[in-house]
Amino acid sequence: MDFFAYKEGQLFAEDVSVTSLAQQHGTPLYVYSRATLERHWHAFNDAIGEHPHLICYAVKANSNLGVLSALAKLGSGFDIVSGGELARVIEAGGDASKVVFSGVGKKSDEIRYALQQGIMCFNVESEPELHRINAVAESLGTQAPISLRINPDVDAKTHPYISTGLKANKFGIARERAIQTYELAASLSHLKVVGMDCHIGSQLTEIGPFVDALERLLLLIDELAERGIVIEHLDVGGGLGVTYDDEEPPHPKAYAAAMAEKMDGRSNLKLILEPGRAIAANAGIMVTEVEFIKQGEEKSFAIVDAAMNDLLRPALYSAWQNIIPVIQGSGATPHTYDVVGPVCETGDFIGKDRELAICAGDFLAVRSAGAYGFTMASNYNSRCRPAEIMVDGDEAIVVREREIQKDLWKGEHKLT
Ligand SMILES: Cc1ncc(COP(=O)(O)O)c(C=O)c1O
Ligand SMILES: N[C@@H](CCCC[NH3+])C(=O)O
Repeated sequence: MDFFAYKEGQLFAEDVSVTSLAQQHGTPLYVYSRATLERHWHAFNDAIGEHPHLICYAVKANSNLGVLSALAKLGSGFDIVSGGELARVIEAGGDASKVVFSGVGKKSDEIRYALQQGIMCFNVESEPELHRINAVAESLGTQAPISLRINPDVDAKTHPYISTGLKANKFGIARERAIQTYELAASLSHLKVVGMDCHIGSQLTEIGPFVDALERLLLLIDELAERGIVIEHLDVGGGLGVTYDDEEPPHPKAYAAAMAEKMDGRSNLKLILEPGRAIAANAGIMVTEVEFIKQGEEKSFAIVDAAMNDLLRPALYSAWQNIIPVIQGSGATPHTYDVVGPVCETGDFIGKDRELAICAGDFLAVRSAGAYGFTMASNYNSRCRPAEIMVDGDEAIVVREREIQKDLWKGEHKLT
């Protein structure tokens, strides 16, 4: 069931008309569906069944407090990559003891903050990072729970910019160095080895690479056990893809069940998943208004009020996201347009060669915008970032107000 569907030719988000939201709150506008977020989270969580597990939603996909609080209420854990994301989780009512801290460049003050908050685990990406965490833990007179992010060297078969599990990537510790790095970790008195993790890439559409990675890590876990290093949890990262166009990724239930199946007979090894996109992407749309129709020499342009600063994925990865009219059958003649924004960059587009029947003043919805949409937005060209709305049944809650011009120079100082 799609919670963004047409009713008598009008696009709805759950029980709320998208036109009414655009008229009331202006555009560009992000609109999320709480029911969709919850359904996606449950798809992962419920498919694992009895095996001890925790879904740690990847905050980077969508870190709005509305989204985080909805997931926190389900009992979700969180995967973070900065002190800022941890602060958001806590502000949203999330439980710090269900937080894993990923990322290659954690600063000492972020490590200190995370230790003070009592996070579940640091997902460590290098030897120098182990020494830094050990030193910070020592200064606080405590022990830091750590996991090592192992690079299983599997090809995730995804876009090169978002593939992370290959040897050539900056992420993780090579499998060949895993044992010696664990031994180093075990020798540092302010660290407690608790886990092993990996993350092989994002927007994966096949289950094979996930299974390969998991199997490689299980072999390592057994090898470590022989050396007296006991791993309590295995975190397989995120990365499950979604349908933007015609991709057919495995259903979250099938993926989570496949992961759980490989854990059979290992009831002492907790399974952690870090899905981001698969929970948030199709739980959101971005609504934009057509400002002008412009007939160029070779192409026709629909110039809309959203730009690459609001939704970066098309410009950054040439990502394709569906663009649909908010009201069907407006009467305009269908035509092929490049849907472009007002930012002064040739690469500022939301979609290319899209057949649309539209006029200036119409609203369009960009689908699958709930993940890596607002979180990657910027103020480039001094544009105020959009508002965000969470729809819950027939209720629409403003979960982030639209920025105003004064926000643009917050913290700046002019010379006297
Ligand atoms: C360590 C880690 N975990 C989880 C995620 C979430 O990935 P996705 O949104 O593809 O599920 C990412 C981002 O790719 C990541 O780097
Ligand atoms: N931001 C990317 C995904 C990167 C995942 C972060 N580890 C996207 O929009 O597809």
